[in-house]
Amino acid sequence: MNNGKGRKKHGSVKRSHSNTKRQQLTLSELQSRFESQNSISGEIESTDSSSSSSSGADGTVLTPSSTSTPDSVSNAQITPTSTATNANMSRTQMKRKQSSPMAPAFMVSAPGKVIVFGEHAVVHGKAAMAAAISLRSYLLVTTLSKSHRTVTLNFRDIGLDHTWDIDSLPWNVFKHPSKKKMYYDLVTELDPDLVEAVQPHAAAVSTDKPDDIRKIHQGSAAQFLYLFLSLGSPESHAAIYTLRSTIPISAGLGSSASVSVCLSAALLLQIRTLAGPHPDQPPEEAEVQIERINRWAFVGEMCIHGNPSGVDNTVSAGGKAVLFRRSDYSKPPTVTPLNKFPELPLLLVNTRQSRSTAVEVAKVGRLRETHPEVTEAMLDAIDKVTMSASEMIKENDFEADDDEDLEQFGALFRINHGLLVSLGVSHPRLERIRWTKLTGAGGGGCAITLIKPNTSQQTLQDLEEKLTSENFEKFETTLGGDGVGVLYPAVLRNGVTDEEGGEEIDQQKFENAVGMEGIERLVGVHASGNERREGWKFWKRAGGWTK
Ligand SMILES: Nc1ncnc2c1ncn2[C@@H]1O[C@H](COP(=O)(O)OP(=O)(O)OP(=O)(O)O)[C@@H](O)[C@H]1O
Ligand SMILES: C[C@@](O)(CCO)CC(=O)[O-]
Repeated sequence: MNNGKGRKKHGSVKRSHSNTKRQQLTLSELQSRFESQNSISGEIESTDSSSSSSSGADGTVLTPSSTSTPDSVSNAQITPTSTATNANMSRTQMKRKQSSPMAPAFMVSAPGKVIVFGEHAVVHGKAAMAAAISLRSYLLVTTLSKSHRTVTLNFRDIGLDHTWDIDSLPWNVFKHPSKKKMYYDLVTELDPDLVEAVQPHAAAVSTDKPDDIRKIHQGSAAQFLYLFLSLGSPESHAAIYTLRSTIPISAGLGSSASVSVCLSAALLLQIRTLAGPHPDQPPEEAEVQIERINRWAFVGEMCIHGNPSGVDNTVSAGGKAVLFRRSDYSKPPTVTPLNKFPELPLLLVNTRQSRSTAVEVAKVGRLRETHPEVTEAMLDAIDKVTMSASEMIKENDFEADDDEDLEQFGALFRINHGLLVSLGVSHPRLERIRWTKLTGAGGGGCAITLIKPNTSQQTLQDLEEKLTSENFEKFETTLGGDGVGVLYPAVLRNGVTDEEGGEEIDQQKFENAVGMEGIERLVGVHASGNERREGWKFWKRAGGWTK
């Protein structure tokens, strides 16, 4: 299929911002909207290719929906983003004869994570302690009108932009009774036949790009298609999935898991299998929904990584901090929320040495094969470190600003890092920062450095200057944030009242937001500082709804 070249913008949606009714729609209404779309059999009329001056790049014509539909969403004019090369569509233009309401655009967001203790060991059944961070991915879902039969993956940060014709996808394989999975199933491994069915469609992506980039794009495409075909149906609506992220890619901060959580949540919302989040939601209901998102996010992670433990997607989906262990891959992991996770004075430093998690995980796998006993002993030692840290913070008198407590915690950092070095997943650049432990898969990526409470401002400043001069990148992030959240519809109120309406998230602005700050400013769940931006709602693990 085409790669969307020559197309300037994706479904640039410009609408009135004053319709309060639209903004007050609940998620269940969103889901009904999707359902009503599903049940409308839009009549499509073929027209001569020269018949309209408002044709899109692919020659398709999309007339605005009727204004008699329930809200202003129906007035949306969506510029076709993609150029379906479906023979029928490329030869003829499609014109909608009857209007059908389109679901409003919505957005989902999921955080990255920091593994405080236990990376790699967690892949082999040991415990890990991890916390969500304030860096996040944002996925904008724009539904196109019935006249479109395409689905577009627009991963702007990595330059991936591809459109598939929905009808050409291998639905017959995925929906075959022997293969079909339900949205609530526990899927713990990829089905090789399904992977094979997706392969030619993923292989059509970015064929003109250099090898390394093409590989990443095709991996993302395979991940998306596997989820889309598992959760969607041949009647799925044409849509554009546009992603931006503030999480550095391949740096150990769970960028891939947060993307996977976003895709899983968006697709489950579209098929009406999630109802929430809302302020009165019982924690048990939220828990079930988080788990549903998490399970499919794990499937997405398997597409990218091969052998993930599931800790990254678990933290990204549920947020806050957890102790995680997966002893048996055919069963769900044990996840213990760490409600008393301390506000550790951490510095998060990126070596800017990017690497692949899959490669680092495979390194440890090989070491375990060649030196099983020694490797197992090291993994066990990491498990003990994690459990000691967990015991420490569970104790009532642990103080994150107490010298002695931090000294002890810091010692555990040092031991854990030493063991990771022995496992062969460090990098010379990671060894240049003192009091530091690598976080995530290692091989470069990020490190966490514990700042001693009595550290002077001058020492901190000197450290920062040293880091900058050696081309390290320093992040400000808060540990223990929210998990997956939804902004429905994709309208930001920015302090204005319901009557005044809000500002629709403009697809182009979102695509073109510059850097982390630009994305945060435009759509970030925290508009400024720690203040939550209006509109974003989060599923909450047991522990209650926080404002
Ligand atoms: N902003 C993004 N846009 C699109 N795809 C992304 C983005 N961020 C991450 N990805 C996907 O995730 C992959 C990186 O995953 P990888 O596991 O190597 O790194 P990570 O998740 O950041 O690190 P770790 O697993 O150690 O926490 C990318 O190759 C891409 O497929
Ligand atoms: C290296 C690893 O332990 C953490 C990556 O963030 C891999 C995993 O748990 O899947």
